[in-house]
Amino acid sequence: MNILNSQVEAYIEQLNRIAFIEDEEILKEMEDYAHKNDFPIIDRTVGRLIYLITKLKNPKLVIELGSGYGYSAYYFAKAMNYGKVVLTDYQEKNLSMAKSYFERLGLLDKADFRVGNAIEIAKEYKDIDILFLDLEKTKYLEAILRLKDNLKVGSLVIADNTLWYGKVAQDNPDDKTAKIKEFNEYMFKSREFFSILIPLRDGVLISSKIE
Ligand SMILES: C[S@@+](CC[C@H](N)C(=O)[O-])C[C@H]1O[C@@H](n2cnc3c(N)ncnc32)[C@H](O)[C@@H]1O
Repeated sequence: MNILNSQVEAYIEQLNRIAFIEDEEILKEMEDYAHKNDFPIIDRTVGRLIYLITKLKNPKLVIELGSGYGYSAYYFAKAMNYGKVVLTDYQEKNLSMAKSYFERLGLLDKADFRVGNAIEIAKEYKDIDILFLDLEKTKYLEAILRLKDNLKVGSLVIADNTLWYGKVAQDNPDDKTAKIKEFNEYMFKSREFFSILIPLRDGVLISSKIE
């Protein structure tokens, strides 16, 4: 769902489409797959935000929790100068698609593909520079509580869908919405993080680990 006024959303989308991006054809193919199969992926706008943040941050280690078939991971990998993005997903099929897209994109050397429980896999890594949350929405708070000590000071957490169709702003939230609200509130209250929630698409929360 789009939180923004649909005309404004369409205008931003128009800008996205006139912007040059080297891998346009393959990205379009990945987006078409999502539309045909009703597979939730970040869109171009959030992808471009991720690309820009990654360029500014110059991370060595990015961990994605919930990678699907690699669309969001593309923007990290493309912007990275060195190091790796670790893609995680429960579904082997998703990651084998991701691998084949990454092969076509010439990005295989910038990625590791790990099938299994994303939080357990991420636990194996120390000194994470960027942690991207796009797994089951009820798991965001658990993920941050279990992984915050694996993040470098100065690292970033980027969490998608944190406005959850705008439902976080409504009274009497359902269980999933309540879990996302808990996560958002934790990130804003915590003295370990400095957080902002950007109302792009379905909401992107970005936090810096400050201590
Ligand atoms: C929203 S999709 C990811 C889309 C991807 N980030 C993108 O924008 O291109 C969420 C994915 O996370 C996977 N997933 C959800 N919870 C998970 C978990 N706890 N461990 C591993 N994978 C998980 C699902 O199988 C699904 O493919």
